[in-house]
Amino acid sequence: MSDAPAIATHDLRRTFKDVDAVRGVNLSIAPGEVFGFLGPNGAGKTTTVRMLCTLLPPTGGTATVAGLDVVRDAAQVRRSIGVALQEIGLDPVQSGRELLELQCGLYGIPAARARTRAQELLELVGLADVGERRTKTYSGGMKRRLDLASALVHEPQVLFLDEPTTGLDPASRRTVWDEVRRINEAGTTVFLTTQYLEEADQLCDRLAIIDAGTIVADGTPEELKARMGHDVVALTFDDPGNGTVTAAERAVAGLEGLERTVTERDGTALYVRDGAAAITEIVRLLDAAGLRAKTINLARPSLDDVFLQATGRRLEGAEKETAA
Ligand SMILES: Nc1ncnc2c1ncn2[C@@H]1O[C@H](COP(=O)(O)OP(=O)(O)OP(=O)(O)O)[C@@H](O)[C@H]1O
Repeated sequence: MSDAPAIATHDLRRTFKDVDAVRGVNLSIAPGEVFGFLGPNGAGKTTTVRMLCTLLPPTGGTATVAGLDVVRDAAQVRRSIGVALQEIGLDPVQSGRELLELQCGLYGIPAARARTRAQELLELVGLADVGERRTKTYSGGMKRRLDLASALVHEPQVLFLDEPTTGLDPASRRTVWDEVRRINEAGTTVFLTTQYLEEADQLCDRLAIIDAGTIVADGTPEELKARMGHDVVALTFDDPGNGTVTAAERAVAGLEGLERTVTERDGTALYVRDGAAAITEIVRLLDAAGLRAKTINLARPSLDDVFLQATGRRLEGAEKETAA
């Protein structure tokens, strides 16, 4: 494997009429990495992925995938990548094996090789036992795994996955994670968008958070959490709509060690250097202002907090993190 990045972008941009969807994105993803791409709705994730997959031309900057320019060498890029986008178009009366063999045919793989390749892939994604069953009898998780397999028929160097587990139950999600890990261990670089922070935490070697078309944070999940350097005390209130949250934020404004407050739907999150030490003082300050919190939760920084700090919002669709 060469040292050249599997994916590199330089000042990548895409404008649609008056919308600057992607505004100068720089990425460098090493071969063999699982890279996560997170962002709120409309942040520019899909636009970036579509440019990297040669489905959409950039309006500025450059991008290479597997060392090939996405504009100049688009056809070669397409042969080097596998793409599993959100909409799965499986023919319900086909079996999993038939679908994979057909997909091989589309890539010009001869029939004999297609048969062995289909078997290899069914084994890789744990569907060998159900390969002869019609796909309409598959569960949601099995369909996703078949979709993963079909993106791999031509042995791509880089696999793009757009929200591979959205809509799956936690158990199926974990099975898909296992398959993605296995595919990655077999040598494929993986670029995935996700709305699940746990998925990013579990699966990704590195990740980037994009907001309003620019990268606002990147690093390994551990680096991002460590960079926060503080605890979070989350307060919720019974009647947050009546100015209570603003009043609470005003009441704790002078708290020692308070770095910032982020208003949330039913309360506020206080970023403090030492959360355990701050709690007593927070309660005292609220009490002095005639306020009482419904819940007070102390947590070490999570990826959810990193996301909140980087974008000012919680990731929609993110599962509720339990307090550490
Ligand atoms: N074809 C298009 N024409 C005009 N505007 C577009 C087009 N495609 C995307 N946009 C705009 O570009 C911005 C980024 O959209 P994009 O789909 O890349 O975001 P996203 O991060 O993938 O969001 P989501 O999580 O909702 O899928 C949005 O403001 C969107 O409305």
